[in-house]
Amino acid sequence: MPAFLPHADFPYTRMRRNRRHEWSRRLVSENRLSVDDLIWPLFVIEGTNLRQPITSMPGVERLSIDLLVEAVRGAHDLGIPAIALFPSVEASLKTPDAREATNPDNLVCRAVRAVKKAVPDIGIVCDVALDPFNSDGHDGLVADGYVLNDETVEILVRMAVVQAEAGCDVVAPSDMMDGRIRALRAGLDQADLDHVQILSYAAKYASAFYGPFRDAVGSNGALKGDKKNYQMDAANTEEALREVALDLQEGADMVMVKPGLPYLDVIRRVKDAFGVPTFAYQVSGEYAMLKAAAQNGWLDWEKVIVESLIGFKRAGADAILTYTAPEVARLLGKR
Ligand SMILES: NCc1[nH]cc(CCC(=O)O)c1CC(=O)O
Ligand SMILES: [Mg+2]
Repeated sequence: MPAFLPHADFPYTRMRRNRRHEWSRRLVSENRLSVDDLIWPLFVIEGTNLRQPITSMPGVERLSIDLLVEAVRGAHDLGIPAIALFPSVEASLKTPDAREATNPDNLVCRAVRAVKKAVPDIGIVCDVALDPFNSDGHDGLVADGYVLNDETVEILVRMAVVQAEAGCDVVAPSDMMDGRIRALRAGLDQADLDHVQILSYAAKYASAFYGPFRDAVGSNGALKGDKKNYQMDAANTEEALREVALDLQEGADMVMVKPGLPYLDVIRRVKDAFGVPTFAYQVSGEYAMLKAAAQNGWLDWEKVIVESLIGFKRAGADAILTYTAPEVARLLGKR
């Protein structure tokens, strides 16, 4: 048989037949992106009626609590199930012991209370890590240039408890300290917060794709060195599976892989190995690169965001954190 034929059955089998009409393409479509898959990350600042653009994330703004509440109301109207909150705190509140992280009246706790009151039905996810409050810009306490594990975990537990008491539904530790899931579960349960879910950033890589986020929360200037002694090496996958296995044993309700696009293989392996709710984060740098190309007229924005998100679904993600959530929800509603 001639070598150029695609396969033995040609011309009886023609793959293009199913692709000829739109109705047929819809019938054979294997994956679906829905508004139910979306979590919208938001940046919150002090003040009233204040919005600040983030230079490296065109179209994304830091919002004061009053405007945040309005934005969340809009997201809820679009059917977005949950938001994730990240505070950008004033430099004067950042200390080496990150004590503001455990203040029950800190910016993020006040934001949680305001959102919960105005939009009670939307899920609220809070990041648990010290970087917004730490003058070193690291996710944990630093001593002699090293991020301390167990001392950091103790503070993270108190941080999660104040967030949960403020009304946060899901605590999402993004710090990569060892043993923090067990400690958080125990701490929440002891505080009568056993209903609060834990979304573990289980396989979080030391990534340069977080750059624009660090601008957004103002940790870039503060950050000394890199995060390689606690976040994962981009070269590793087996290690990601061990991280996920440990976090599940310790009591995680959902696990996350982060970043998303360069790590789709990790999402697939986690989903196949454990079959648990597996979330993915389309991080700030992924947003920025698509946006920059679109602004240059090099990519079609609406098409590339939907295509990049369906890639997450194909890889096995159950939900996706994306700065594009409201836009995508609107686009999906139109189709
Ligand atoms: N605990 C910090 C945190 N939580 C979420 C992100 C990144 C999110 C993004 O880039 O969109 C980071 C940055 C980091 O680890 O330096
Ligand atoms: Mg771990």
